[in-house]
Amino acid sequence: MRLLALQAQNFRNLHQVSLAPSPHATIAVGQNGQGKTNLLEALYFLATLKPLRAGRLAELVRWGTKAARVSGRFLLKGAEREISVEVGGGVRQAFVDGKKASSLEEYFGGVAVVAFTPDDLEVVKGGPDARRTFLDRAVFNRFPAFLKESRDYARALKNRNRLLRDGPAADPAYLDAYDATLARSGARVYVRRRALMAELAPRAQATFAAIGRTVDPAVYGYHPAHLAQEFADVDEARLAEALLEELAGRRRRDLERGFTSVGPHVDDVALTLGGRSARAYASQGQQRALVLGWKIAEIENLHASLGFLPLLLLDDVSSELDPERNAYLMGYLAASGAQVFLTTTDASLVRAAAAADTLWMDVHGGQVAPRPPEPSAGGQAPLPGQQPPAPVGVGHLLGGDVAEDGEAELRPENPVGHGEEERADHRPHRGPEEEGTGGAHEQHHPHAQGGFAPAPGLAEGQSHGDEGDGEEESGQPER
Ligand SMILES: Nc1ncnc2c1ncn2[C@@H]1O[C@H](COP(=O)(O)OP(=O)(O)OP(=O)(O)O)[C@@H](O)[C@H]1O
Repeated sequence: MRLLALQAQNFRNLHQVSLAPSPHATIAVGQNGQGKTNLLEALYFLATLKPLRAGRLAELVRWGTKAARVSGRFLLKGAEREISVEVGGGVRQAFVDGKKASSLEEYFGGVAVVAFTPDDLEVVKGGPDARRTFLDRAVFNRFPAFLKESRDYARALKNRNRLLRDGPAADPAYLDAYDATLARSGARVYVRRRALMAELAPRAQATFAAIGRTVDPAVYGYHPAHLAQEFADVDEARLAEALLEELAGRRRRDLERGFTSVGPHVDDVALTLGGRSARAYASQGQQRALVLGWKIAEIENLHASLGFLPLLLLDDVSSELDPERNAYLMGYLAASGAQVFLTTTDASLVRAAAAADTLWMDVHGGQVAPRPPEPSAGGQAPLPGQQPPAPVGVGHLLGGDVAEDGEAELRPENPVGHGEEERADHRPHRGPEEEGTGGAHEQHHPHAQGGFAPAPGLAEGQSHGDEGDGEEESGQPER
């Protein structure tokens, strides 16, 4: 998968942006508040139909205008296709090759993206809510059906809580029925999270060992809250029974309080260092290393399961990491061959991820313009256990084709071939049957399995209430 071209119109403060990204690193440099994150958000929104930050779709539309539009031309399994999304009047509409998309499968068709933001770096010391969201984004990326499954759970939870608020007047027969639905859907959420953690935790722990600067091993764990340890490994049906029993046992208390006190919506990700709570005892640097380990593990895990690297979006993460860990991350990106978008206020922090084919851009006041490349990083010491960063070259000046309307079409001067094809030589090839032909990733994409009414077109917004405007119900994971 590779993004060949990106266009955004009236998206937040971006009036008109048109660029041809590098097959590898594309770097946006600018002062605070200029529109760098908006650029990444446009791309994230295009690739997921979910806002990266916004609570409401209307926030995405440039002030004083009626609609925002983002479109991208992708190379997917050897074929080019263009997807676009428009937001206006609180409604979003999705298009494939200029026509309204008839389904999510058709729209996504193999696009995968992983975003990494400074908010992620705060997740260890944040509350369980933030960690659940963080975990569930990774679960969605890995198991697309989770989008629908988690919404089923959120709906069941909302229904039960509504009934609980009736207190003693609540009909026990209805509560029995809601408990059964909640237990079933809760067990599904739990097993999805557990499966993701089983894949991801060993990778994250190994990465942390290389960057943690401590002999204490990190452990990334997940266990259903309020259930005995013995339920950690039982099958889904048994887990549903255990949840049902727990719900019954807590019913009186839940009725008094008016909310459900057990289930995946109260679970947490347990992060420990040397057996102690990372939240309570790890240094800030160690906490960030735990998150970095997770993110790299997530990318690697998707690579292994999809057969190709997802598109990576890193929003000014470098300024939040210490120099050595930043060097590790930049070295990883350069060596991975991934197509990555980076934003930064300080170009020197990310130059180790750059190469001759890097597209450098200046972002100022919502305008995006070509920027001379940074000189080669050189001499950045890798951490012990770190793979050496890929060789970095001196970038070339951009070719900035100024279109008739005065907007620059940005592209790297010497794009180097097609990232996917090149990378195929350097990594284990999974074979066409694993990479999928016309559907493997469609089945994989989080949005590919429900939640949207496809007709007319792929419109969504006010009419879909809880999920159309980017606001999520409590307990409902979001990407
Ligand atoms: N809907 C909108 N219409 C117009 N401008 C908007 C809209 N939403 C946000 N902005 C503006 O976008 C700017 C913020 O852009 P962005 O978040 O991309 O900054 P940034 O360059 O990433 O900065 P930082 O480095 O501080 O994160 C602010 O000036 C804000 O007022």
